[in-house]
Amino acid sequence: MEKWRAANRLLKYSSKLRCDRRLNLCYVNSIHSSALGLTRGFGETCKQFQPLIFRDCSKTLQEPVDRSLFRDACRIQYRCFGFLAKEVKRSPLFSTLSADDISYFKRILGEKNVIMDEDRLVTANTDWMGKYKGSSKLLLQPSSTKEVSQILKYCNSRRLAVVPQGGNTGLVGGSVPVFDEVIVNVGLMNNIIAFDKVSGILVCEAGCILENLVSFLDNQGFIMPLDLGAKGSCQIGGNVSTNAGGLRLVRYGSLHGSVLGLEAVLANGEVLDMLGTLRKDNTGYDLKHLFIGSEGSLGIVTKVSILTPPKLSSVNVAFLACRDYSSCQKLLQEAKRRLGEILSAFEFLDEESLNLVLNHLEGVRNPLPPSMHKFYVLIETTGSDESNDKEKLEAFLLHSMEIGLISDGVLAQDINQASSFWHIREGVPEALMKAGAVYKYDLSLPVQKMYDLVEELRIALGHSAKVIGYGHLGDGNLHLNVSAPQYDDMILAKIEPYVYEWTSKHHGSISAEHGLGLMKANKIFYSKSAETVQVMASIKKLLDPNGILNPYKVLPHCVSSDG
Ligand SMILES: O=C(O)CC[C@@H](O)C(=O)O
Ligand SMILES: [Zn+2]
Repeated sequence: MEKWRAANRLLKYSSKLRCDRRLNLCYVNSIHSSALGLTRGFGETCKQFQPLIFRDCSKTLQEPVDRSLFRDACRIQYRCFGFLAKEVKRSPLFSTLSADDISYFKRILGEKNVIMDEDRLVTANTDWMGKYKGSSKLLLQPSSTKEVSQILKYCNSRRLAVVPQGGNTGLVGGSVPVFDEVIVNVGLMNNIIAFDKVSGILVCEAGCILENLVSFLDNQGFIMPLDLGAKGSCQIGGNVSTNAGGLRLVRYGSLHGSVLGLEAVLANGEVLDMLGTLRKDNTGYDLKHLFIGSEGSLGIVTKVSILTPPKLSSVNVAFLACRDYSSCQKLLQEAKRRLGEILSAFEFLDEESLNLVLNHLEGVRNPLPPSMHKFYVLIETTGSDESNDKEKLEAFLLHSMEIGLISDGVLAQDINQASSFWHIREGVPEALMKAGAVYKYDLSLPVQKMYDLVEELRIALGHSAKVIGYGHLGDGNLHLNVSAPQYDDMILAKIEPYVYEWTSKHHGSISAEHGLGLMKANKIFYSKSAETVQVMASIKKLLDPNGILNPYKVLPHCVSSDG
C-alpha cells in the first residue's frame, strides 16, 4: 500500500498519470490529459496498453528503492505517451502558410531565396537517411542575421512553425520538418569573419561547411577541434546546435569547451549577441551553453567563435586488431597512460562493422591479413616532435603486443595509408546505409559494460538482423546499429525499449552526440529526471513562448511548460 502511495506521489510529481491498485493499471487524470490535448482516443490507448502498464506497475511495486521507483514511474509515463507520440499530430496552434506570408518573405529575402520548387523541397524535407520526411512547402535561405531575425519575428507573430536547418546530416530527424514547418536553411551565411593567429580563435557564420573551415585553418597552420565523417556537408551552426562530438573529442573535448561565443536569434526575432572571444568570462550565467546542443529549439545560431588548436607536425595512425573486447578496454587504459598528451583518437569497430565496410564500400581493403580478429582499434597520435612521438607510439605498440592486448597491427607509413585507415572507420555509417534498413542508437555507457549490450541484443534478435558495435571508445560512446534488409516493426519491438532500458539501468545516456531530435524526444526520461525535463520545458517556454522553433523535437510531447 505504501509503495502504491509512493508510486502515485512520484507519478503525480513527474507526470499526469496515476496508479490504481484495485484496477492494477495506470490511468490519466482527464483534466490534465485534456490540457495536453490528448483526450481523444486516450481511453483506447490505455486499454490497449493495460497489460504492459500493469506489468510495469507490478515491477514498480517490487522495487524497494525510491530512485528506481522513480525511474520506473518515468518509464510508465513514456510507455503511455510514447505510444501516442508515434502518432504525433500537427499542433492546431500553428497557422498554415498564406500568399501574404510568401509575399512578405520575398520582400525581405528576394525571390531567389524563397524556395517553393518541388525538387528542392523534397531534398530539404528529407533527412540524410531517407527515414524522416516532412511536407514543408517553403524553404527560406537568409543571408544575414538581420534576415534570420526578420523571418523569426514574422513567423512568431503569425504562429508559423520553423525548422532550422544546416547541412541536414543529422541522424535523429532533428533537421527536417515533421509536418509543414517553414525550413530556414542558413547555408548562405558562410563567411569567415575573423581569425586571430595568436589566440587561434576563429569567428565565422553558422552556414560554413566544416570541411571548408578545416581547409581555411590548414592554410593558417591550425585545425578544427572537431572532426566528423559528415564534414563535407555538415555546417558549423548545426555542429554547435547539436553539440556534435566526433573523432577528436578524446583530445580536444566537447564544443561546450571550444565554443567561446555565439550569436543566436530567438523566436521573437531578438538577436542575442554572445559572440565573445574570451577564454575566461565569469560575468553572470553563461547563456551560450543553452544553444549548444539544444538542436535549434531555443534559437537559431547565426555566428560562432571557436578556439582552434595549432596544427602539429607529427600525426601517426595505427590500425590494430584485438582478440576480445576486454583487450580493447585495456588497450585504451594503456594508451591513455603511455601516450598521454599525444593521443588524439581512439576508435573501435567490431568484426561485423569491418565486414560491412569491406562488402559495401568500393576500394576499401583490410590493411591486416585476413584472420579471425573480433575487434579493430584505430589509434591516432598528434604531437610536435616527429621522432619522439613515433618512438613513443612504437614503444606502446610493442608493449601492448607483448602483453597480448594487440594480436596484429599496422602503422601507417604515409598520409595516404593513414587516410585509408580512417576511411574504414568513417565509412561504417555509409556502408550501413548501403546494406539496407538501419536502426541507430548513439549511447554513452561505462566502457566496461558497453559491448555487453551489443552481445545481448544479438541474442535477442537472433538471425532477423545484424547487430554491430563501433564508435568512440575513448569517449565511452557506442554506436549500436542494427542492420536489416528492410524496416520491420517486429525487429523494432525487440530493440526498443530494451536498448533504452538497458542504457538507463547502467546510468548511460540515450544520446551521446547525435541529439534527441524527433526520434528520441519522448525517450528523454531514460536519461533525465522529470524535474530536469520540467526545467528544460520552462526554459523553452521562456525563450519560445509560442513553441515555433523546431516543434515536436528534443522535449517530450507530454511535458507541458506550465507545470
Ligand atoms: O551512424 C552512426 O551510428 C554514427 C555516425 C557518427 O557519429 C560516427 O561516429 O561515425
Ligand atoms: Zn560518432
